[in-house]
Formats: sequence, C-alpha cells, structure tokens
Amino acid sequence: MHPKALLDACSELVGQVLKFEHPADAVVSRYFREHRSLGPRERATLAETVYAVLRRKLLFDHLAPSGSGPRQRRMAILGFHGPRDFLKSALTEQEKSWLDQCDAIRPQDLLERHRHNFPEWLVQPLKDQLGEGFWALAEGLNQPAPLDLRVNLLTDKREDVRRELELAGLHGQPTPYSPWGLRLAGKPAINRLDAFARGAVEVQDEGSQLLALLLDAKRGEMVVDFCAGAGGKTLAIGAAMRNTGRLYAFDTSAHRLDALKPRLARSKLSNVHPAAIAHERDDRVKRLAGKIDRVIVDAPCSGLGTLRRNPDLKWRQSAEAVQEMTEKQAAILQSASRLLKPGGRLVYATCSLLRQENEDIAAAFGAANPDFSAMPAGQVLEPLKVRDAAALCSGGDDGLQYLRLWPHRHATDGFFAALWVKN
Ligand SMILES: C[S@@+](CC[C@H](N)C(=O)[O-])C[C@H]1O[C@@H](n2cnc3c(N)ncnc32)[C@H](O)[C@@H]1O
Repeated sequence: MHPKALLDACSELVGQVLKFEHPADAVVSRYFREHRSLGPRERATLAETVYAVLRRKLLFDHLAPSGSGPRQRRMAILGFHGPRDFLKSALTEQEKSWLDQCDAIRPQDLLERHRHNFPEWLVQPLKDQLGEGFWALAEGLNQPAPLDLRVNLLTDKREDVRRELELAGLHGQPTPYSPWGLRLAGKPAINRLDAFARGAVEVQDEGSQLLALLLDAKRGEMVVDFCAGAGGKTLAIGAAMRNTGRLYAFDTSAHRLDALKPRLARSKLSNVHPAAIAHERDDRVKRLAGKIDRVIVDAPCSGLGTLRRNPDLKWRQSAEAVQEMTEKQAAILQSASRLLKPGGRLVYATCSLLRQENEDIAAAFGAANPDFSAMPAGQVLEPLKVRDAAALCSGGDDGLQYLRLWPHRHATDGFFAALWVKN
C-alpha cells in the first residue's frame, strides 16, 4: 500500500476509535472486516498506530494543536508505527517540519501528565501503592504484552508442545512462573497451528494461568467458576481436575458463555457444565449452596491490569464507574461464598490494579464473614511448583497474603487474588 494511503487509513481508524463509542479492539476488528484486502503488515501498522495513540493520548493531545489538518490525522502521524522515512514520504512539507519539532521535545521538558499519560483520577491511587515505581508501571504499560499460551496438560506435555512449535518456526520459552505456560517471541498467528486446532494450547496470559492454579482444584471435586466468561480459567481448571468431577461455568452473559463452547470442544474436556445465570442470587446458585468444594470469582472489574492490551480502558473507565463496580464485586463474592461446603476454598480475583477493587473488597469480605479464614496466597503457590512465589505476593505481616501481579514487575497483566477456606 502507498504510504499516503496507509496514513489515510490510520487516520480514519484513529478517528473511529477516538469516539470511544465501542472498545478499541472491536472497532479495529470491524475495520479489518470491512477492508478485507489489507495485508498482515498493513493491519499490524494500523493496529499498532491506534494503540500508540491510545497509550500516549495526553501527550499527543498536547502536541496536536500546533500541527495542521484534521486532528485524527495529526494523532495518527504522532503515533504512526513504522519507519520515520516511510511516514515522512506520506507527509506535506509543513507536516514534516511539525513532526521534527515534536520529535525534538525532550521528555524531561514535559509536564508529568504528558509523560505518564494516565487520566488524573488514576494517578494518585497508583502512586499511593507504588511510590517511585509508578513511573516504571507507566513505562511498562506502554510496552506490548507478550503472547502467552497455556498447554493443555490433559492431552500434552509442555516440553513436547514447545518442540512442536519450534518445528513450525515459532520460538517459545517456558513461562517463568506458571508451570503450564509458554511465552512466544513476537505475535505469530497461532490459530492455524495443529496444536491449537487439537486443543493442546490456548492463548492465556501467564497471570491468568496463576489464578486458575491458585484454586488448586482436584480430581473428582465439585467446582464453580462463578464468572466464567469465555472460559479462559474454566479450561485451565477443568484440565487441572484431569477431566473428572463437575465444573460449573456460570456467567450472566450467555453470549460470553457461547464463546466457551468451541474452546471446550477443542480441549477434550467433558467435566464442564456452562450455565447462564440471571444474577448472582439465581435459583441455580441457591440450589448448590453448601455443596461445592472450590469456587473462583473472577469478578467483573475495571480491567486496568490489561492496559497493555486494552489502552482505551483508561479513557473509557472513570472513578464513578469503578465505585459502582466495587458494589457489584462485593455482592457477587458474598453470593458465591454461599456455595462452599466446610473446608472448601474460595478465590476472589480481578485484573484490576486498584486497591479499591482488590484488597478493600477482600478485607471487607473477611471482616463480614468470620466463618471464612484467609489463606496466604504465597503459601498456596509454593507447593504448586511456582518459582519465586513470594515475589508475586504482597500484604499481610509476611507479604504473602495476596497474589499481586504487575506488568512492569512480572511481565504479566495486572492481577489480584485473595483466598479463604470455609471453616
Ligand atoms: C473478568 S470477566 C471473566 C473472565 C473469565 N473468567 C476468563 O478467564 O476468561 C468477568 C465476567 O463476569 C461476568 N459477570 C458480570 N456480572 C456477573 C454476575 N452477577 N454473576 C456472574 N457473572 C457475572 C461478566 O459477564 C464477565 O464475563
């Protein structure tokens, strides 16, 4: 594609995404469906340009007014993913000299907000938790996320799959913490691989694998994945149960559960029972009260732990929306806890970075439910072959209370988990 045409396409797509009417990944997918002739390289340039604009939007908003032409074109020029020479061959003389001026600005001359690119409401809660580490997080969230796979240990061994992928030209390394994962170099398309088609691998961030691992579901147990969605964790838990027992996959979204079905078929699992529920107090939930060995609540949350993949979330979320979400989280956790039988394990998890959705929810649940005893996540992970488990945890007297994963420290999405046992 001619550089001018590619820049025009980037500018059009940036304009669509910046309306924030739909999630950025949905807008990009729709654009690709409507422009089927785009090749893989052009698609990569379009997607990366859009994501760069979303990641550094405050800086680009600050630089754009000094340029000329439509705002979306100026934003696309600033975020353009590709060689500068290629980009410049698409620019007018005026645009070239404006871009040179922008490139010459030194980061230390910028205001803080133009360096971190977070909305104001998010800055203080993150600084309170991280101190100076806040800047490493801001930098880490601007890096693309790696592509992690979870090997289906029901059917395959991790090392065998790693070798098989190597033969197909894909280089993978065992993930540092999860005993189930492989981290691939680059962003190869994996859905045409035999290993994918036969269910030997699923795409799953290493952090998400660790949440499923924490539940430590055993053969023959009755288990509930309360917010199963498209079943990322369900599939990992079902395999950990060696396809025995009964694993209920609940969700209020039948649409998301539908996306679990083809994955389930590939996985060879027959112990999973998906069920759409109307709300967390659904009759189906009441009927199972006191009968379940393990429950995981992967609660709906702000998703701010996934900003590397979904940078639009920082512009689509708000302090008010997070506050509303916490009420939902507390209600879901409380209802889900009623499912457990004595001795049963409860895991509460989010992919949020905020204490409000994490430690605060866990502390309130603990205080209101003396029949549940907190279990330190660090002590649970150690015997599960997780290397350096203590480095993944925080909170409590020994720093082992909660699983707390950070993109800049652990190269995973941001995740939180708290655990209890029912007395
Ligand atoms: C973080 S997502 C789950 C992701 C999924 N566990 C995975 O690993 O792919 C949260 C899910 O909670 C569901 N949800 C929202 N409200 C709910 C409720 N009251 N009861 C059960 N699920 C709910 C949403 O539909 C969404 O699929």
